Amino acid sequence: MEISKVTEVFFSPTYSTERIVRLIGEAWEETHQEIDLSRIPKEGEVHEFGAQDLVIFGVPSYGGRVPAPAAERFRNLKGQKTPIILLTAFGNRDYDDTLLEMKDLAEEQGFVPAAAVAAAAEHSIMRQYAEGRPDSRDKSELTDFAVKIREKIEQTEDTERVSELSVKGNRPYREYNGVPMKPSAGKQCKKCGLCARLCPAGAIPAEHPEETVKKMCISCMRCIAVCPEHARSISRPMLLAASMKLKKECSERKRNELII
Ligand SMILES: Cc1cc2nc3c(=O)[nH]c(=O)nc-3n(C[C@H](O)[C@H](O)[C@H](O)COP(=O)(O)O)c2cc1C
Repeated sequence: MEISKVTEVFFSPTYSTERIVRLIGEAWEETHQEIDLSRIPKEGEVHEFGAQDLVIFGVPSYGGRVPAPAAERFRNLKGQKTPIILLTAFGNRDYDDTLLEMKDLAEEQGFVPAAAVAAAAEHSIMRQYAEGRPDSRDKSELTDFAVKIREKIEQTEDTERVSELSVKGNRPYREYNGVPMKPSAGKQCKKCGLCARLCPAGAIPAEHPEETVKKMCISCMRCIAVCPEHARSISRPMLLAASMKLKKECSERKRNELII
């Protein structure tokens, strides 16, 4: 298949998924564009793709699932037998049904999954898990994955001939009801409003950026990552309790997976 444009599509509250999607995208020298699903879309926003496009779609795994706003916003993308690479970043626990849910979503929207990647990345809540990943070893492995994917796509005559991608997971997908840790602002908050502008869920009121609308918050940690005053945080006792609970499952280095 001849690819003329590569589009990097990502939902990436704390930016590691975005970085990994870009790293994979570096294997193509063609024109690039990006669609940031962490942004609240404009009314009626639709993006259409053809058979000469390649889409690289990345999301973090939340509770082993695609984050709900990412799934909803991805539905604004329409492919026409467009090849797509599915990528999930996971915080050293597991990605469970994330790639299967991405594959189903992609196919429903007219894309043809050509490859999938699960990449271990620093846990955005309990940052001691997979701390510092992707590291240099991961980066060279992911770069090699990207070359293999490019070769597969180049060698395939057209998307009709891409064989069914087999990713792990179950249907119905795992149930995910969110996590109870919702960031709040401390005394250092200068009400600059940056967090409110960048919150992927619209859970921080622009007029009162020191507040969080708890029922809208998806615990993605974007506000903590972007606050220039380091004024936002989650409850320490809750963080410690969650860390203890996941210690056994998350401590060992998990490998990156390439499915092709
Ligand atoms: C609400 C929430 C739920 C998460 N659930 C999981 C999980 O089930 N398994 C896992 O390995 N990592 C989990 N993580 C960690 C993220 O998948 C991981 O840190 C990812 O790299 C974050 O991507 P980002 O930097 O693009 O936001 C979760 C993180 C958050 C914020």
